[in-house]
Amino acid sequence: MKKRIYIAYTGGTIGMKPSASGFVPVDGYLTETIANMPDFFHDDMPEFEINEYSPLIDSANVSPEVWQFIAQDIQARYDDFDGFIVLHGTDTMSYTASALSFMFENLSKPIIITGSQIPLSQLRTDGRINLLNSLYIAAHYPINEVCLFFNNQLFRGNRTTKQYADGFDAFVSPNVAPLVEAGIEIKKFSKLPTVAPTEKLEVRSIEVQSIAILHMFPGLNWEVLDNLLKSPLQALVLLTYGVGNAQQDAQLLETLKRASERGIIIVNCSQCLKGAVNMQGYATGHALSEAGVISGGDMTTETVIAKLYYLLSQSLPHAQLIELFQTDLRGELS
Ligand SMILES: NC(=O)C[C@H](N)C(=O)O
Repeated sequence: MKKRIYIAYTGGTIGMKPSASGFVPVDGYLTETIANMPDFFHDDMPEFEINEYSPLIDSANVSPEVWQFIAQDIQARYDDFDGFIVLHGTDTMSYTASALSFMFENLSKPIIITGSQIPLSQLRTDGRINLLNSLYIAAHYPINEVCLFFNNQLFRGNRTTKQYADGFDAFVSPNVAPLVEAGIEIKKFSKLPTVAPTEKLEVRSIEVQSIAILHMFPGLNWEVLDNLLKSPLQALVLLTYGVGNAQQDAQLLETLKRASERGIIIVNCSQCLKGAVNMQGYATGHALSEAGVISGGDMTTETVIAKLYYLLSQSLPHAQLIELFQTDLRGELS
C-alpha cells in the first residue's frame, strides 16, 4: 500500500513565477508545474495531495495567525495521511518550524517543512530535490517530529537557522547534527525518535505576544532600552556576546532588574551561532543573571521567540512559565 502524504502549500519561492517586479507567488502554478514533472509520480514515490493556501505568501509575511492556520489544517487531516509536508518560503522557515514543534504535542507522524531558493519551474531549481526527498523521507522514515529538509539534509526544525541568503545550503543546525543525510543512500545520523507517543495528539494554540529583541553592541545607548521597556512588553530577548556577556554597566543592570521585577521575561541569547549561554562563566554574564535575566541555553533565536510565543499563549503562572522556558520541551535545548 502506498503511503499518503499531505502537502500544505503556504507560498515561498518554490512555487513562484518570474514577473517584472521579481518572483511572485501565482495561484495554481506550483500544482501545474508538479503535474508536469514525471519524477513525482515514480513508482517509489508516495501518493500526495496538495492544498494550495489562499493567498499564497512570501514567508516574510508569515505571522502567528499563519502558524495557527497551518497547525489546524494538519490537525484536521491528521488521521487521513501518513505524513505532512509544509511548503514554505525560506526567509522565516525556521521560525515556523520552531513554532509548529511547540504547537504539536504527542506527534506520531512526520511534519517536514521545505521550500527552495530557485522556483520549481526554473532550470537550476533546488525545489525538485528538496520536495522529492521530503516526500520520500516522510513516507519511508516515520520520524515523529517537526523537521526541516533542505539541500539534502533533514534537520530537527527547531534547531535550524537560515545561514545563507542566496546559497543552496540555506539552513544550518549549529548545535545538533542533522537527523538524516540524503546521499547515494539515505543516511541516518542520530537515533531517530520514531517511537509513537502513547498519548493523543494535542495541538496548542499560539497567539501574538509582545516580544522584542535587543542586539547588544559596544556603545549602545541605554535610553533605547529604557524606551523599549516603556512599551507594554511581555518578554525581551537580549542578544549578548559570547557565552552570554553584556556590558557591566550599573544603569543597564538596574534597568533590567526593575523590568524583570515588573514581570517582563528577559532572556539571554548569544549572538554566536554555535554554543550555549553560560551566565556563570564571566562576571559580566553573572551580573545579568543577578538582575533576573534567564538563560536561552543553546536555543536558536528563532526557537526562543517561538517558545516565548507558545508559553505566553498558554496562560501559565509566571514561575511555571520561567521554569518551562528553561526546560527542554521538544528537543530544542541541550
Ligand atoms: N527562498 C525563499 O523562499 C525566499 C522568499 N522570500 C520567501 O521566504 O518566501
